[in-house]
Amino acid sequence: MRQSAQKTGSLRMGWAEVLTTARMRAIEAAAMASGAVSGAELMERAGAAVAGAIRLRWPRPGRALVLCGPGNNGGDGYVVARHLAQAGWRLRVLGMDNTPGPDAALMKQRWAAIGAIAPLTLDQLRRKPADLCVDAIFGTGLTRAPKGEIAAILAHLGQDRATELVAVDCPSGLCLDSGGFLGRPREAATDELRARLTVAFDSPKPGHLLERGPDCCGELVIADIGLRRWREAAVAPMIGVAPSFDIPDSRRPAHGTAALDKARAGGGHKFTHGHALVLAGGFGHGGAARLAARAALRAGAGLVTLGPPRAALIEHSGPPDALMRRGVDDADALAALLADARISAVVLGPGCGVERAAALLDPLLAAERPCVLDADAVTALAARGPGGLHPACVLTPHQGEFARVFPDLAAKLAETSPHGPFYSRIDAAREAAARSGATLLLKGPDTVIAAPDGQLRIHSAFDVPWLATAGAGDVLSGIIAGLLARGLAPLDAAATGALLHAAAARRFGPGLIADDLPDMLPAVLRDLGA
Ligand SMILES: NC(=O)C1=CN([C@@H]2O[C@H](COP(=O)(O)OP(=O)(O)OC[C@H]3O[C@@H](n4cnc5c(N)ncnc54)[C@H](OP(=O)(O)O)[C@@H]3O)[C@@H](O)[C@H]2O)[C@@H](O)CC1
Ligand SMILES: Nc1ncnc2c1ncn2[C@@H]1O[C@H](COP(=O)(O)OP(=O)(O)O)[C@@H](O)[C@H]1O
Ligand SMILES: [K+]
Repeated sequence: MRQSAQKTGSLRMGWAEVLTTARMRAIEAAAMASGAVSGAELMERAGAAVAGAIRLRWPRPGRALVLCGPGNNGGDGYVVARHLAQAGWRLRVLGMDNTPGPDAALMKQRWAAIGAIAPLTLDQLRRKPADLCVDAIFGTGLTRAPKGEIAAILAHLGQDRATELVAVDCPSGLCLDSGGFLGRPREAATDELRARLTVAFDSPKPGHLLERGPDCCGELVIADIGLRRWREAAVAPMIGVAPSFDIPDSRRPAHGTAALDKARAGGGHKFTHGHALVLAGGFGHGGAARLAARAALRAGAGLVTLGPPRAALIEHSGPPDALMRRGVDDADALAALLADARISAVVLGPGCGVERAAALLDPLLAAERPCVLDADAVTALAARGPGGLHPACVLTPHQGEFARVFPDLAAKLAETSPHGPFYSRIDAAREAAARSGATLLLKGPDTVIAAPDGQLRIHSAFDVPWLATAGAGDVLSGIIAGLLARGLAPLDAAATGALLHAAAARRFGPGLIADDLPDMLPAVLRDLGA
């Protein structure tokens, strides 16, 4: 029996709630309606948090330029200016001559009592150099692509790499529900705003974690402005949880990975920890399945069997010796094997060949066994259509495979529009999960995982670009299957799998090849206290 599987430690990786902008507004409104806190107080806290984060990183006061937009994001900017001025910074504040809402108007007035406000124009922006520029132009209230003078200001800021940029809530122009820039192509551009630091409030928004967001936000700080009570009281489910995408945070509750503890609790024998079957392809194509099988073992499945056609068994005679091999020639052979109820998870797709994957899909789906459908199995689904899967199927397409199975959703995802919010990876994954009836993990540095009932997880891992290496996806399938075999629910298995996968890559560092990933898992699990 596997020693690690006996342990009942707790995984302490924290998961943060992610709020859409609409939900964030609703929570703020509920807090203000309760009478316990006013909008002005929230704005004071928000601005003070931004100023505090700046002072922590740039302790020596310098010259700051604060750009204040027409709404409450601009209101935060006036608060930041006041706090920095009090801390000895030399300030230039550029603002608009509109009449903002009452809270922002109050903050503007408080700033005006101690300093000047020049017009927010490109000419003023260029007039004097600054060490630091605070972008408080647009936040969650952005509804359309910036135009005219403000667009020119943002383009200038995007090209200016000399001044440190600090974004209030987000770099202006970023759609916080999708991570795209309104009115601009979805792919990376050279003149996007790239903040060194972004301070957002209460919880991350999807746009901080998806698409262009992580790159353009720079360091992301989530400031507590005292809304927790109203967030937790919200009736409608949150959009999901995302990991703190760098460092495990032992201070936060471990709801995201608690299921892993449950799955491993209680000792038991090897079958207690599940039996994963990894179906392999024909002779000469077995590497992908072997990677998945090794990963399933390392993820803690009690047993793992590799199932190539009998003629290809010889290819798999090397290590690991812990791996069992069993010839699976065709659909009948698979149906017979799955009569063994102890097989608790199956991987179909990596290196399988589309024809074989298509043939094995029917008996696999008929057995209603938790399974991971990856690579060639996803392509096989494209031909037959994604309907008729079940929630214990975890579909793991990358963007290209997703487009094969859900071409209409992929087309929407590529669209750009002058109005927000953009159709997001969250929308696409949710729609695909609902349509297929399966749990869907849309791969990428910003992995999105959706269950058919609408539950959602985001796993953002932009700090490990070396994970984009051949075979990494096969390892991910194996990890998820290992966790499914151990009894994790599909959404938990997929989300925890993505998390362990990236953590293994992070721990290994650059130079990683997919073969290195499974063997990093024990150290990762140990780090997490599992
Ligand atoms: N609620 C609270 O108490 C708290 C809120 N907080 C802060 O408030 C921020 C949200 O504030 P917000 O809702 O006022 O939106 P914001 O991002 O300032 O922009 C909206 C303004 O921009 C305008 N506008 C939009 N698009 C435009 C365009 N393309 N070109 C030109 N104008 C455009 C839009 O005008 P309209 O669409 O009505 O024409 C409106 O005037 C949030 O990110 C956080 O920083 C914190 O203080 C915590 C407490
Ligand atoms: N730039 C990136 N940063 C972090 N992770 C990435 C990046 N690109 C891809 N990934 C992850 O690497 C894996 C690649 O899987 P996949 O595209 O199926 O590759 P393969 O087919 O070669 O195994 C996925 O888990 C994906 O989320
Ligand atoms: K901003």
